[in-house]
Amino acid sequence: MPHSLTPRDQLIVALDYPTAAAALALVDALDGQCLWFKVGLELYLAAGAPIVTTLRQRGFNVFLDLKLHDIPNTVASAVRSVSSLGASLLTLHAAGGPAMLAAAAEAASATPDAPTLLAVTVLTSMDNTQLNSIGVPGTPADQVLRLAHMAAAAGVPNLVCSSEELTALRRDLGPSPRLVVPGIRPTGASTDDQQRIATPAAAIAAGASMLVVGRPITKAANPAKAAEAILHEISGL
Ligand SMILES: O=C(O)c1cc(=O)[nH]c(=O)n1[C@@H]1O[C@H](COP(=O)(O)O)[C@@H](O)[C@H]1O
Repeated sequence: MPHSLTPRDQLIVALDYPTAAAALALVDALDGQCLWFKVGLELYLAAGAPIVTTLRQRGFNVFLDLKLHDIPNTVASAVRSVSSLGASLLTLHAAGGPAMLAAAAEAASATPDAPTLLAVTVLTSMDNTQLNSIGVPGTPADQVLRLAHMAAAAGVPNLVCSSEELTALRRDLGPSPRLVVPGIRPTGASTDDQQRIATPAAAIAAGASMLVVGRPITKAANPAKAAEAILHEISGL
């Protein structure tokens, strides 16, 4: 339920760094303010499983963002392989289709300590033109809604989406799915490569369960202050 979480439960900091040392330096700089960290492809490919176990040993929650997308057997096996690491959340691409999602969900439910699966809908870096150019007609919102219903029917109700789709997703799916939202930019922050963006407050007000924030914190002159400002912005919403 989105509104039963405290701001510190809602902010996930993306550790997009090339080494474990750089990632852990940012973790230290945040000085315990943030409880959740995302390990994505850059860091996982460089530092491997030990970065996940190190973060867990330090008491943090880990979102392992591997965006799995392969044949059902391979994805189900990958879910089993990472389950012992102690991550709480794991991504896979909804575009892998119902058979892939169902195989992953089945593997997760049969594996002790498996993470909660999140189906990535349409990447927040994609706009209408980019989506159409891969052969998908309509708007990102149309496609997010289509994938969300398909993923829920396949047993993966929790999603990664942009803020722009939250109202429609909550209308269709109700309050229970965990909706994790990247593309977060505080007012005045650089957009970078993101296309479908929102401020922290707007995303939470529209129904986000959790926010994923990378560069607005990691590239800030003072990351701890940047994180504190985001926590302040979403507190009391
Ligand atoms: O799955 C994700 O976390 C993800 C999905 C998506 O649609 N868009 C997206 O930006 N992300 C991730 O969220 C983070 C956003 O980083 P910043 O743009 O630096 O805030 C990156 O680590 C992305 O890999």
